[in-house]
Amino acid sequence: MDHIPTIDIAPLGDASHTDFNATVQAVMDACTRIGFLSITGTGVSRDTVNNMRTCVRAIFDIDDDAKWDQAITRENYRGFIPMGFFTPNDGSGKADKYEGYKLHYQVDLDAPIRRDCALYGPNIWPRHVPRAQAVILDYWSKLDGVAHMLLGALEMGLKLPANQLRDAFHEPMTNMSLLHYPPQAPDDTGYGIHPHKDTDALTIIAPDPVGGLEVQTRDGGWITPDCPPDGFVVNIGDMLELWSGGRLKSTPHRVVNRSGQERYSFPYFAVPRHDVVVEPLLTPLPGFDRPSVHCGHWSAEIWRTNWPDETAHDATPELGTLSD
Ligand SMILES: O=C(O)CCC(=O)C(=O)O
Ligand SMILES: [Fe+2]
Repeated sequence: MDHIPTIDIAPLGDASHTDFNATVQAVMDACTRIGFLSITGTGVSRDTVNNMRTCVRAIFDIDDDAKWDQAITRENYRGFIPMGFFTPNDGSGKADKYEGYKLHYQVDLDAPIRRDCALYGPNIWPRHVPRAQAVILDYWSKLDGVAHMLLGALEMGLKLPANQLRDAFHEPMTNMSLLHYPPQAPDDTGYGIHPHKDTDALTIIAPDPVGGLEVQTRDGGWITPDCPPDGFVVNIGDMLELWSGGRLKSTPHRVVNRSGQERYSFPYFAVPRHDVVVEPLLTPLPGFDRPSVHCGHWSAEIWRTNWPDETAHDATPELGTLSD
C-alpha cells in the first residue's frame, strides 16, 4: 500500500549536515511515489500555527451578512468565498461544504509589477479581526521559507541547476485559502472538498487535529496522512509535476469532515511569478505529454472560471482535473 512518510527536514537547512543527502532522497522518494509527505523540523513553532488557527476561526466567526460585503468578486478574487460557492465540474451538482477566505501574495497598489499583471495587488484584510494581517503575513513568510527549502531539495533531487525552481518564485503568485468546514452528518455523501489535484507547484498545510484530509493511493483507495502535531502536510501540485516531466506526482485528495467538529484549514499554495512558463525542465517520462502553462494566464483563467456561468476556453490549461 502507498504510504505518506514523515520526514524531518531540519537537515536541509545545512548542506554540510551528515543527513543532508539522505533527507533530499527521502523527500524525492515521497514526491515521486505518492506526491505527499508530512514534514517536521521546519522551525515554524506550534505557537505560530495555533495563533494562525485561532485567527482563522475568528475570521469566520461573524454573521453571514457581514461576510457578503467582504466577499470575492469577478474582478477581485480576494475575500470571503460563500458556503456552497464551488461545485465540482463533474456534473454531480453537489457543492463543496466549506466557506473560504482568499488571499494572494501581498503587493501595494502602486507596485510596479501591477503594470505587467493586474492580478497582483493588496489583499482585503478582514475588518473584524484587526490582527489578521500581521498574523497571516508572519505565517506566510515562514511558509515561504519552508517552501524555499523544499524547492532547493527538489532541485538537487531532480539534478537541476541550483535555484532553477526557486528563482521562479520572486514576486510569486503564491496564494492562501482560509477554509472553514462545518461538520458533516455521518450519512452525508458529499465532500468538504471534492476529489481534486492541486494546480499550483507545491502546497503546505498545517492539518487540523480533527482530521478529514484523504489522499488517493495508486490502487484507488484513500489514506489519511499521519502528521505529528508540530508538522505540516506537503503535496506536489500540477506545476511541479509538469516541471519535472512527470517524475514528481500531483495526487488527488479530498476532505470529508466527519469529526463532528468545526474544521479549519489554511493551505499555502506556492505559485511562480506571472511571467513564468512552466514546462518540463527534464525529458518527460514516457507517456507524459502536457502543454506548458503560463502562470499569469493560468491564474486569470482560474479567477474567471470560478464563476458558475463562465466556461473554460479550449485554451484553458487542463490543470487540476482528474481526467488527464
Ligand atoms: O483543507 C484541507 O486540508 C485541504 C484543502 C485542499 O485540498 C485545497 O484547498 O486544495
Ligand atoms: Fe487541494
